[in-house]
Amino acid sequence: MISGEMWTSIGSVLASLMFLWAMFKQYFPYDISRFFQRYGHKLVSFFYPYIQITFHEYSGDGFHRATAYVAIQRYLAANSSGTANRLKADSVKDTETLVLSMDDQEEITDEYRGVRVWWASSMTTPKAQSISFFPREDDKRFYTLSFHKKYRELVTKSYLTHVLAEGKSIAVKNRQRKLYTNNKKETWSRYGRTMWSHVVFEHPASFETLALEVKVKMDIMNDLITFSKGKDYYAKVGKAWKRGYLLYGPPGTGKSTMIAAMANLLNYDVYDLELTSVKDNTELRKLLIDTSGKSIIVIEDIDCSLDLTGQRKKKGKDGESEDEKDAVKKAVENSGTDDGSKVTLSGLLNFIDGLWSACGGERIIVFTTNYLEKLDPALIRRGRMDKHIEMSYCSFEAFKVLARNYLDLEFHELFQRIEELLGETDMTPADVAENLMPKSAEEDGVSCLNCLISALEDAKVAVAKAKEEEKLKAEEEEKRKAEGEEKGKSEKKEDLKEKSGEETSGSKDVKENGAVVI
Ligand SMILES: Nc1ncnc2c1ncn2[C@@H]1O[C@H](COP(=O)(O)OP(=O)(O)OP(=O)(O)O)[C@@H](O)[C@H]1O
Ligand SMILES: [Mg+2]
Repeated sequence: MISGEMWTSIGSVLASLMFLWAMFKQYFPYDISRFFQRYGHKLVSFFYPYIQITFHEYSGDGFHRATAYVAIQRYLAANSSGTANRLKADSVKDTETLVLSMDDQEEITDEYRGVRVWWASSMTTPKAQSISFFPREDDKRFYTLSFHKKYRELVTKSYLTHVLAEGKSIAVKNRQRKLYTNNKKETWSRYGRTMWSHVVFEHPASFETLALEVKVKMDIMNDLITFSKGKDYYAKVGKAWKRGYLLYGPPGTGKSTMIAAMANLLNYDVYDLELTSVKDNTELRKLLIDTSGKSIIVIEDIDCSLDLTGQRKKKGKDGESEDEKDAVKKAVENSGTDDGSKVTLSGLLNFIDGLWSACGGERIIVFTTNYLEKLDPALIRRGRMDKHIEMSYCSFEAFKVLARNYLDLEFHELFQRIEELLGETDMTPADVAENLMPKSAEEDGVSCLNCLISALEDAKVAVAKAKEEEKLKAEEEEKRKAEGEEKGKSEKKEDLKEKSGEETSGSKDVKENGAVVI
């Protein structure tokens, strides 16, 4: 049985003969050269039942690296480093990690659905190395894929799609993620600055370390993963590929941490949009267009960023409908007027679900707020903000996650007391985490748990005291009210008495008058 490698060698010999023939055929009479031309190819394909596809590094224009070549390179780097003998080490831009890939003139085999294929990386160097005023022609690299012709259909239709998709997803995984923040418009073109400045995004938060009920966590993770894989679904139902999340809850409950965990889970960039430094709706739209796909656009503390609610309420008071459409219409009209803060509710709504938001791949938009009730219903209705997530005070389940993270403790007898206390008082995960952090080298897990218990007890006492004070205040208020009412009643009585006195004298008059009249 002749192996694939041997077939490749036979093919290479025949291909070389064909090459020689192509060079010297002009020295032969026309009829002979036509004969060899015709039967030479047949002979090669008879002895060499393999097909070869070549992928060049540079596209036709010679300037751009071909996307297929780059994807194949990534795929082979991931699949070849274990099998190829000669490897090439490259450092990826912006990172310190080395990526190993097969070296030039190296060959590896790959298997797909039981079919074997061969990849070879080759390079042609320019023939003349003479000194010239013109730039020297660069080395040309290419990959050659060889496979048996009976698998033509499988390889061209399925295997190559698989290689390109894999290569792309490896690129996404390896890329350095960024955290962007918007610049003020005045600086956009100065010093070569763009609309967004970025730093490397390296937040360590993950869903594993996030203190949250497991059920809620799983639900959010499933939602995010379904979204990120939903390209075809969104196309099928005719919806723009984006999803809105509203995270609400008191300070220190992990809203920002959750955003970082989301970005880490999906491998997305984060655009932290500071609305107060955006001048108007047009600027807002420009910023949106300048974001890339696979990103999370975050507007933190949305209630503080804009007085969106105020605008609406004012209009409502003026007697206009508070209906969502009306609000949008009014805001559109307002957006033309020059009234200081010019990012309007309509601008923001358009930003979220306007046509532009669908440009360039999947996007997640996250709003955070401490006060859900302060937000305009138009802003948070389903479809715009698809998922509302309440980040609340630390539950016992959330505490267990923190104890595992901070103290490596799965269980301790003090947990029971902590469970009781957490049921009786509200403490944010940020405060619980702070108490679980050892303050000195001597402090161990148990002393941290005791520290948390005493903080919880203090909080319980403080809450009870506050409640007592509130109760006293309410009672005083009630008393004052009752006294006021009593006073009011007696004053009323006096008034009535006076009035009735006047009335009796009045009716007398009338009578008298009447009598006079009569
Ligand atoms: N649910 C949580 N899980 C793990 N750590 C948390 C959680 N909540 C808070 N923390 C810790 O507390 C710190 C503050 O949390 P974070 O900034 O996420 O709160 P926030 O809800 O965004 O607050 P704010 O409303 O003030 O912006 C974080 O650095 C994190 O270490
Ligand atoms: Mg925050």
